[in-house]
Amino acid sequence: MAPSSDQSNDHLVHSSDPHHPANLICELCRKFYTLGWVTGTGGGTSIRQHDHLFIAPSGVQKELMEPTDMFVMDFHSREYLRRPPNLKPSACTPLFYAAFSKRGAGCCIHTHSQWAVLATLLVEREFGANACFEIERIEQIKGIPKRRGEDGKRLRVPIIENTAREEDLTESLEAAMEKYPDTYAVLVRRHGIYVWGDNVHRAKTQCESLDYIFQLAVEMKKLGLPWT
Ligand SMILES: CSC[C@@H](O)[C@@H](O)C(=O)COP(=O)(O)O
Ligand SMILES: [Zn+2]
Repeated sequence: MAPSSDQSNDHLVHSSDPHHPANLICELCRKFYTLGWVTGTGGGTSIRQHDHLFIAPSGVQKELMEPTDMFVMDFHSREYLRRPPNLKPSACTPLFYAAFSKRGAGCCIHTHSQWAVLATLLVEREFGANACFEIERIEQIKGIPKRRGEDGKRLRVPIIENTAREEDLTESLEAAMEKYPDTYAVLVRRHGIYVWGDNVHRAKTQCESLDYIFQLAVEMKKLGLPWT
């Protein structure tokens, strides 16, 4: 039997370059852990470099990962070029793939931030299950690319309902991407958020801006201040 090439492609994740995706995912997740975004194995990050998608393992402590833990998938065939033994790829993989394939993203971040979760609960209570998160006239909105034809004063983030299995979110995430073609993020009720960007820098700063806004929105609600 031919040797399994998917396990031996270690060169795909070995690099002394701190900007190599396998190194970056580990470093980012360590940072995100301190923000409460990827604690208890939840959340994660995936990066596309050319035709290679770098994907973390499932169910592991995301802040303790090493570059050699990374899966590498071919973008076109969706086959794994590298598959670390005894690990499964993140359950978020089809959702990350949607950001890469439908939005041309270079990086997608999934967080379980409590601010994002609280925002989904407040929207449901105040505006109903079909409403988006909407807020306006906050400076940090400028940290998120504005919608075509809009002045950028109002931010709108769609919300999808959670499912028992992460993979089953894919259909509704893709539907939200279709319905809101300018959005860079989709909230998941009682769960967290998916945020993507053209590259790692943009995905990270957009995720930070959104998290800042969700925290602010929760505090505003507590003070009785309107979002719009
Ligand atoms: C705390 S378990 C969280 C998982 O069910 C899922 O929501 C998640 O975000 C991470 O999935 P994973 O497969 O570990 O990458
Ligand atoms: Zn999750």
